[in-house]
Amino acid sequence: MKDDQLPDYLTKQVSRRSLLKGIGLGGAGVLLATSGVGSALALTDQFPDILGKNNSKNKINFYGTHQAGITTEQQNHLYFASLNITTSNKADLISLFKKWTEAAAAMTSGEAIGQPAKNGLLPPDDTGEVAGLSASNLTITFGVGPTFFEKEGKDRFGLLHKKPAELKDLPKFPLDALEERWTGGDICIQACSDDMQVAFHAVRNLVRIARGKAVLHFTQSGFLRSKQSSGKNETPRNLFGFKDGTINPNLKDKQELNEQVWVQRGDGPNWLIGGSYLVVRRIQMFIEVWDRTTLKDQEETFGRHRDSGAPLSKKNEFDQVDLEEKNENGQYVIPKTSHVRVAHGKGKEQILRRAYSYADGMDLKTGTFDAGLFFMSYQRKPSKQFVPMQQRLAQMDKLNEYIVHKGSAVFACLPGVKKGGFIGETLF
Ligand SMILES: C=CC1=C(C)c2cc3[nH]c(cc4nc(cc5[nH]c(cc1n2)c(C)c5CCC(=O)O)C(CCC(=O)O)=C4C)c(C)c3C=C
Ligand SMILES: [Fe+2]
Repeated sequence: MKDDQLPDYLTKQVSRRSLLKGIGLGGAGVLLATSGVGSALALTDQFPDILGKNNSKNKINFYGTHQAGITTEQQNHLYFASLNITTSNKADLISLFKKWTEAAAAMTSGEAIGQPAKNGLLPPDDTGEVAGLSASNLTITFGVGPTFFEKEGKDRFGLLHKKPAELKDLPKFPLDALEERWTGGDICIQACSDDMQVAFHAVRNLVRIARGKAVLHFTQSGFLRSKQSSGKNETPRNLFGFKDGTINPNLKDKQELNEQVWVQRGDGPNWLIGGSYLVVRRIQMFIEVWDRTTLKDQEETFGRHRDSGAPLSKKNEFDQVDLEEKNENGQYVIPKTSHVRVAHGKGKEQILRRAYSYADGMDLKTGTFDAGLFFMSYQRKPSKQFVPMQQRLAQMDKLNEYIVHKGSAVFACLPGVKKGGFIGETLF
């Protein structure tokens, strides 16, 4: 098919790529003819997004000291994949990580992967469903799980001596009901974007590139309120209707992030400096039960007011939580078993929460929604941050009446990459 026979949205995409790379002027010709504009410069003024003039709009740089997608302001959508490696060859893995780097850098810049599709006898390099869409703040974050290094007692790629002590399965917590199909994985890919099609496209294409080297173990899509519908960029609400994410490290405070999120020199092997540990928990929420619960019980479960998000007895979301305050009966205003009190503990641990809601049809066993929270948190040392917190929550959180943990995984998210380098190069 020639460019001028292609549907409009595809011609524009071909034109964008052609103009940028200075080849295949046929597509650009179509635009020139239809727009009546005499030069490519004038064209970029008229179609800035399509032709790539707005270089930084909706684009988050893939390259940097740290991977994007960790301290990046949360996008509307998540598409997450846990993969298992099928090759036993280290060189295959290195080649895969190099190809992934190139593809991820292209996709996060809003570009198609590989070469424009010209040969009708070959499948195109890019699957094509985001042609004409912006990068939509896409971030792609890669991590490796404990089984990346060792499986069934075997040092898979001669890298076992580099496995960090912190990279291990989480202990079994009381009330855990983990299912193998939502648990573990050798590699993770977290794609976040303000457009679900863009997030899915990213993972789909990375998995396609991995053919023969890695396969999907599980995937999870997730969502938050969209910025279009909330406008004010308020804290998103979870499926229980509560603002979720109020107390979190300040994403602009470098020192706090170094203390809580980024792996530092001396924490473990040097290859992970500037990376972070991701803890994933797939938590089903019994929304039908919750919806039959009184507002008072709901608020006492979290220790916060539902509508304002304020701590109980306070007015505003960001008012100071007073854990010592008692009511006229001498009981704590923020109940002893409330989620925020138990999560806070003595205030020793902090984590960077980056969770998304999920809604995956129905639970066939119970006929209820399979919906909940795909909990993700980033931290410098899971054993000193997530683990003690979850140990407390699993023992006494009132929220446990309404949730169950069905999946769990831990990944070491790799340090950032410089242009010309590739993800995981410090490890290999
Ligand atoms: C182990 C860590 C945590 C898990 C697992 C977890 C699950 C979970 N949380 C909510 C909803 C809310 N959590 C809130 C606060 C909060 N949660 C954690 C940790 C875990 N939550 C922390 C550290 C905090 C902050 C505590 C503090 O110091 O105040 C809140 C209140 C608002 C907020 O701060 O975000 C809500 C709401 C659900 C629904 C859930 C599992 C499904
Ligand atoms: Fe929580």
